[in-house]
Amino acid sequence: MKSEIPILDCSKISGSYDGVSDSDGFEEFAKQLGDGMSSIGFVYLTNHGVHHSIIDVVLRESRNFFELPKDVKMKYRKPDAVENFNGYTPAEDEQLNETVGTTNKSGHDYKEAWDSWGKEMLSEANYPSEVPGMKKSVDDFRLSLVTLCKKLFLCFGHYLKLEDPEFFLQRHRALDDLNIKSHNDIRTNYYMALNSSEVDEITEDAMRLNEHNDWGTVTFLVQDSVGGLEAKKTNGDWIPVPPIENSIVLNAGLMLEMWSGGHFPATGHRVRLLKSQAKTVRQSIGFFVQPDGESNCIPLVPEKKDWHPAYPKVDKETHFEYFRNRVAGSRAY
Ligand SMILES: O=C(O)CCC(=O)C(=O)O
Ligand SMILES: [Fe+2]
Repeated sequence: MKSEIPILDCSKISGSYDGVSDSDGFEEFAKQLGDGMSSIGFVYLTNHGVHHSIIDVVLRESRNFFELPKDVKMKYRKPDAVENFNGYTPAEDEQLNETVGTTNKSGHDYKEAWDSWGKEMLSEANYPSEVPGMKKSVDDFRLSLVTLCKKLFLCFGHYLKLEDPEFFLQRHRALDDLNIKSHNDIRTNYYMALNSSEVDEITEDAMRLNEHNDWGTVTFLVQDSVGGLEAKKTNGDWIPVPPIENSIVLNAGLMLEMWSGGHFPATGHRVRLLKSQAKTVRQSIGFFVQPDGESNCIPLVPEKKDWHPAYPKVDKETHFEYFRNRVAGSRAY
């Protein structure tokens, strides 16, 4: 399906990490990436270096978890989502409808999730013993994105003409060392299939996941072939973000919007629940790249004219405190 979201070929920056900023490919790619992030806040990445088998396996392993009996999954329910983000979120625990409330009748999202979070994701003990391959699949997925993520961060620094083009690298040291405190999160989403009588009741505005912004710096998102993801343009129109084979979606989070003074918007997005798709399970996986702990929430460049930040500017609050308040606000209980 054709999409108005730019498709970027990462092979242009596939050279070695050191010195990549000198190559022609880098300059061209940085411009395309920056323009894409400025206009919609979403781009597709192709030739991203994550082998399709890594994606297949992480989707399969997380599905193995979600298909376990409910009482088994509930053993892994997040104990306290504000202090510990690792583990299972049943559908009834979350409502990401912070911006506009197109709530389902039930008031929560039609999905379950598993989060592998911060340094917790390093320990086998924090994964379900019933799915022995899950930790490795999550590790492989994360590790295969780290180098690309760092190159993209260098591109952002160049595009925004930062005094220190490595600013983003320095605020994301946890990419290389998860022992550095951060909220980096790999979230696997499982949108359950509905039965026939539930499908009959679906209304036009039903959502699998309500409208929200992501909270970190960037999100790498892999979706299966079902579809339903949409992004909100600045004029308020919704555009589809259909699955494109072998691509990964990149979108800006609130922290990138803040640091870029509104030039890279944390575009609102949602997943629609269409009658035609509702009987099919949908899966997606996000790598939510978050700043290291004590980063401040202050723009680095002159703010974009008419910018209305979704993220309150707070020079005293660090991203950590902000994140904790946000998580607390998204809980359904
Ligand atoms: O499932 C999707 O395609 C989107 C998921 C998402 O936006 C999220 O988990 O924040
Ligand atoms: Fe999201």
